[in-house]
Amino acid sequence: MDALKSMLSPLGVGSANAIQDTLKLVVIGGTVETARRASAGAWHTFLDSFFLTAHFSQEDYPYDWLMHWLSKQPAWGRSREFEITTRTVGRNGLTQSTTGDLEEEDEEEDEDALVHGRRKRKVAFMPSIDTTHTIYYRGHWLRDQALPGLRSCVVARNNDILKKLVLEAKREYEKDAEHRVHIFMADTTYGCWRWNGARQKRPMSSIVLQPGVKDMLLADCKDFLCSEDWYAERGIPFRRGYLLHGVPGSGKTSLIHSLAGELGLDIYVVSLSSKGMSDNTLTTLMGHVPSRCILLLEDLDAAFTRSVSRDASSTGAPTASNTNSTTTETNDGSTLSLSGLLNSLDGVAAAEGRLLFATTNHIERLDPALSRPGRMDVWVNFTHATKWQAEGIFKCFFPSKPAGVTTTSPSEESSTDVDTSQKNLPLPKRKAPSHTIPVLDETEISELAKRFADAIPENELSVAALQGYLLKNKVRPRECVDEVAQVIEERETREKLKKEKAEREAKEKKETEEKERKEKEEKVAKEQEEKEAKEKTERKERAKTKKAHRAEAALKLEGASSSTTSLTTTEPVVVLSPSDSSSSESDSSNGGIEADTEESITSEEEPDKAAESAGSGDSAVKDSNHSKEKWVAVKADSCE
Ligand SMILES: Nc1ncnc2c1ncn2[C@@H]1O[C@H](COP(=O)(O)OP(=O)(O)OP(=O)(O)O)[C@@H](O)[C@H]1O
Repeated sequence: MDALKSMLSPLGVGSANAIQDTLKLVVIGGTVETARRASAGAWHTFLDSFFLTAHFSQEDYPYDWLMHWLSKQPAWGRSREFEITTRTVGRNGLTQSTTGDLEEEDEEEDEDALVHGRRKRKVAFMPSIDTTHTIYYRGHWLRDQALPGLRSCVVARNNDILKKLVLEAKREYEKDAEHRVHIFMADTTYGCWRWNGARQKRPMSSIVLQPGVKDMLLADCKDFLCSEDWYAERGIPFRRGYLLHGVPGSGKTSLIHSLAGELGLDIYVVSLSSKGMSDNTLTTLMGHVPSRCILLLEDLDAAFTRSVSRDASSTGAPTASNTNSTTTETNDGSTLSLSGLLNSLDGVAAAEGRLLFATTNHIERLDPALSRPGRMDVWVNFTHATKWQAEGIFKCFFPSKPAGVTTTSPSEESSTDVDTSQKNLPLPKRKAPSHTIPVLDETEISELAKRFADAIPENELSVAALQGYLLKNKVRPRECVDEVAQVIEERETREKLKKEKAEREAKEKKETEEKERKEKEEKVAKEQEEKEAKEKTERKERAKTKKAHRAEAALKLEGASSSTTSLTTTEPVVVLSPSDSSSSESDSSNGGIEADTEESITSEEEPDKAAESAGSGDSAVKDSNHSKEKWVAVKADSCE
């Protein structure tokens, strides 16, 4: 200190004291901060020796279970920091109702009540992300923090309590999910699966197919799911594919939904024609499918079509561009190739244990490689409604009671016997609808169903169309049957008229086209004729002109010869022989002859020059000059 004082003495006593005080403060502050950090570290080490910390990733199932479990804990309801939402908790955040639900005291729970035609929404108080909640669980204090993900700390010596917590959360989650099918959609941007919601299970009895089809499919799926060892022993990849093909609205998608519910599996849906889908993305997605699930490829025939219309010609069928591994990028950035799809289905990276379901309306357009056994093991054809299906769907629609029981509505009925045709339907959780559906007895319903089926033409209407008709008449089963024949007749008449109109229009179009074609042909023929006539006239004109020129030339020649003869001899003038004439005539068409004649014959002294001016290629002129030479020679002879 003395040394410090002596060092600071030149600055003066006041300044030296101030610096001294500052330095003291720095030293004290540093010591306090170090002590604080050391004690905090020691405290954390102490706590860590008692606390267990578990991390739950948002991408994994335990996160869902824990979030679902936490959402039911009163502590979450007592949270002092909220997010107010109408959503509920699930894989992507919030999906279930919470203890903090905002409801009026006397308001009955009625999720599906409608207000002005819209579903009433429940407002939920959800603890916001990042807040920490302390929950007392089985004699232990739990501290949960919802991050992106979840972190749970519990005061415990070993992790038994955490195991119990996770198992309990799982049980509760599965109990809640019992009546629901979870749907996951492929996210092509990040190459991962996104939870898309949970749908109410659809009872198998609500799907009406030809006898035996549903049972066969259900038995096959069940058999597959419990034969993992069998597949492993034989070295067969543990995968099974089902191809559901046929007309639209025949129940393909509904059957898959129903099977998922029956087997307790989630559905993973891939839309192959979605934006950004590529071979790599699809392979990644297929690799991340859980082992027990239904993988659904909808509208397989549209896999390589980017158009909205499913009737577009481009399909999964082999084409020059998609059979090979080279891919073409389309406008929406999709670069999926057929070989990429095939690889993702059963390549080395493909997941095992999944049930692959593919649907298509155009099986004929599929590449044989896509639908071969091993990829698609079971094929089911879906046709238009048969009479049997019409009868079945009618029975599904209208509840019945055993003969002799006099209930009038489903609510009353539920207190008595359960209708056998509806025994698989989910128990009515909701309030009875405001409109009353008359409950007829079994015999009457069977009779009505039979009449209904009789009126329906076999294999002409889709089941969806029948369902649409029944929906319109859901409270009038008797009238619905009475009117069906008339409706069908009207429909047929409408269709007939439509067909006739289409035919008429097609015929008219054809006739117009034919007429136009004829007119065009006639016009072309006329033009041709006119052209030919014109050419003929021109030819004639030309011939005439040439003839005139030749005549003129002959005259001149004659004149010249007569004058020469008069000067020399009385010998007859050499006249162009018929052969000369004919040759010159035949040459007349040669052209270029007109120019020579005059000059060539005007001067005896310049026969060569005349021949030159007539053009070297003209033999006729040469002949004529030759005859002139002869003539000049004759003349000379005679002069001699
Ligand atoms: N066989 C069936 N049994 C019961 N309901 C059916 C049947 N077929 C169709 N439906 C009803 O028709 C509607 C359409 O059915 P769904 O979507 O399953 O048909 P789809 O064959 O998958 O049609 P698309 O090929 O156009 O996708 C659904 O509401 C469903 O209830």
